[in-house]
Amino acid sequence: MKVEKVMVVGAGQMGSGIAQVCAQAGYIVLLNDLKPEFVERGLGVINKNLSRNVEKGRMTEEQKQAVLDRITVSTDLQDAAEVDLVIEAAVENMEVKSNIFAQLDKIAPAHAILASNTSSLPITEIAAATNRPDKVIGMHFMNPVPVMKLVEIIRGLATSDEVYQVIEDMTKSLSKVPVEVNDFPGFVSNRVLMPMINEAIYTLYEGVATKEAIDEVMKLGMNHPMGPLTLADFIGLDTCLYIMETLHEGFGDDKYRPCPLLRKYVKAGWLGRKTGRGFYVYE
Ligand SMILES: CC(=O)CC(=O)SCCNC(=O)CCNC(=O)[C@H](O)C(C)(C)COP(=O)(O)OP(=O)(O)OC[C@H]1O[C@@H](n2cnc3c(N)ncnc32)[C@H](O)[C@@H]1OP(=O)(O)O
Ligand SMILES: NC(=O)C1=CN([C@@H]2O[C@H](COP(=O)(O)OP(=O)(O)OC[C@H]3O[C@@H](n4cnc5c(N)ncnc54)[C@H](O)[C@@H]3O)[C@@H](O)[C@H]2O)C=CC1
Repeated sequence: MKVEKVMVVGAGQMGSGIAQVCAQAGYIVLLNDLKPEFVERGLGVINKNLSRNVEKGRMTEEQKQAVLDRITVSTDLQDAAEVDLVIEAAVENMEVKSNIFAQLDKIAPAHAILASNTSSLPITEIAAATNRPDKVIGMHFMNPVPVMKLVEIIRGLATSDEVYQVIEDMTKSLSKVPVEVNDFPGFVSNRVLMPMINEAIYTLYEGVATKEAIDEVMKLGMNHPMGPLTLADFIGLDTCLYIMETLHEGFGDDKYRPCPLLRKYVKAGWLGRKTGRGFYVYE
């Protein structure tokens, strides 16, 4: 099967990045969100990223326009009727994702693959909302999508070898590096990363050090490009909390309990960069 037309559901920070890299690789892209203004916001980010590429001499103005021309705005899942692949990047919530997948299953052509960019939720459970679990797969991009090389590809219990192969090839066509993992909570990336971020939040909560000091230790001491609290703000504190809850519930092990300070920030609406305030304040 050849993928030509892709729908990206969710035009937030991940969905817009995924749409950008797909369009840059020559795919026809439908960028879907609940409201036109949400898709416009995503398109604005894409436009800015592409303009930076033009300024840096990595692409011409014509090439930028050609990439933008390959992206169409959508606010109706019915637009999935003619696509070969859907990559869902809506919020990290099983009810929302199951609902989207159940609808897509009815709308998308029989050959279409339904992928989720979930950062921790079970692909097998998302697949169970459809009548095509063999064609459901995890395609976990990293943030910021245009920069990060990795795509973690997650096989659900019923994902077919053929579908895995199509997605692996497609990932390579985006100039990304696919890594295969099995379907367990948090996969590999967030099983390892998120408890570290949660522990950094505990060190702040317990007054071990200031936020700046915690970040500095991990940046200068471990050569991490961002300290863990800066990275949490970058990922989104709501997403961090959803992931910790998935690990906690999925393994039933208290070592994954989310830090109360993380819960407090999310309840306050301090979700990080995207709301202008998290552990740090953003302009
Ligand atoms: C939660 C999950 O499920 C999984 C995840 O994604 S976890 C998060 C994984 N991501 C990380 O860990 C990111 C860690 N941080 C980094 O790697 C780096 O800080 C960074 C790449 C984000 C920025 O790098 P930096 O050197 O600090 O800053 P900067 O020099 O401004 O940027 C480097 C390049 O990235 C680009 N860039 C930075 N942020 C970007 C963004 N949001 N979108 C697109 N491009 C971006 C810049 O334009 C720049 O590109 P050029 O050099 O080619 O012009
Ligand atoms: N933020 C990160 O660093 C990473 C996030 N992810 C995953 O990607 C997904 C999206 O995360 P972000 O882009 O950070 O979130 P975000 O909050 O920036 O964007 C989510 C978008 O989905 C839209 N949306 C919600 N319900 C929808 C629906 N029913 N139909 C269509 N659109 C809908 C929202 O309006 C919003 O624009 C989540 O599953 C998250 O776990 C994966 C890798 C990294």
